[in-house]
Amino acid sequence: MPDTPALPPAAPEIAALRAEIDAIDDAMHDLLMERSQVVGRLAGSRAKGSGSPLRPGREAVVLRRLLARHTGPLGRDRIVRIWREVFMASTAIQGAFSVAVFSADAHADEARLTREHFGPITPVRLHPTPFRALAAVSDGEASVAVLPMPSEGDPAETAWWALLDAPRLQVVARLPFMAANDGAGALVVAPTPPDPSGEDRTLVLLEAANRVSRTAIAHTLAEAGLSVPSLLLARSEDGTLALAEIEGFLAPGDPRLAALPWPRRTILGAYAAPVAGDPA
Ligand SMILES: C=C(O[C@@H]1C=C(C(=O)O)C=C[C@H]1O)C(=O)O
Repeated sequence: MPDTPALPPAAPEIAALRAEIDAIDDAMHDLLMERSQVVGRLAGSRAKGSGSPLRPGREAVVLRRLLARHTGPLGRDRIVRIWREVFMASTAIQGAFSVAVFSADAHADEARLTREHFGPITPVRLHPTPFRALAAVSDGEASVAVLPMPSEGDPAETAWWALLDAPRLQVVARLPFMAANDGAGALVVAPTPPDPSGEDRTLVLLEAANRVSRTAIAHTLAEAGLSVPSLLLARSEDGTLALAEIEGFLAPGDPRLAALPWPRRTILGAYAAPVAGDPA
């Protein structure tokens, strides 16, 4: 006989509650297995097409719907965490998936946000420059790249957004989906176009041959009927480069873009508007 002491009998009340939890776990497990069967059928359907199985817009629709019906003591941020793992599990069922991230080091925001979003099992590789991370996607080594949020102070060596080869590569998601209190963020670039979620923002690169002021750009965009939550400006000797974040999911043929007076207006992609986090 092994010399292990028997577990003390749980109080009947605890035993009854644990039996209830066990039954719920079985039901949840059954549903997860059933869900993965449906995902397998979706993977087998040609309707979804080839390329990356990731659909960040669809994931945003699922999460917004669940958060809107959510009640009880389980935190909304926990719901997001649980479903992030569900989404990545079903992405893996549909084909190989990996991430190339440009992050100053393994502890920088981009690397942390990548792990939080794509989960601990997804293969992730750090790259020393944003262009190397993008090349990994172009070469088919990685499914998507995670890159820093554009900023006005970006030096030319890291201003990936000014040189993105769109529409071949496009921004498809903004991390994190549930806005963080620390304000950290990153963008996901994929070799497939973004999918609309019903509440999106489009990134448009505007290029003018002359020097144009921020006020003039903001005014022209507003006149065209575009709502612009953020506008970045980079000037060079011979012109102006602006990155506008525009409300809505804009198609390349959008007449409001066509009406803008600048020679180049390139859609860099779009992403689901983040949901607000819980107050700290
Ligand atoms: C299942 C799909 O593929 C992926 C997984 C999803 C899911 O698990 O719900 C949602 C979107 C995609 O990222 C899909 O396209 O619906």
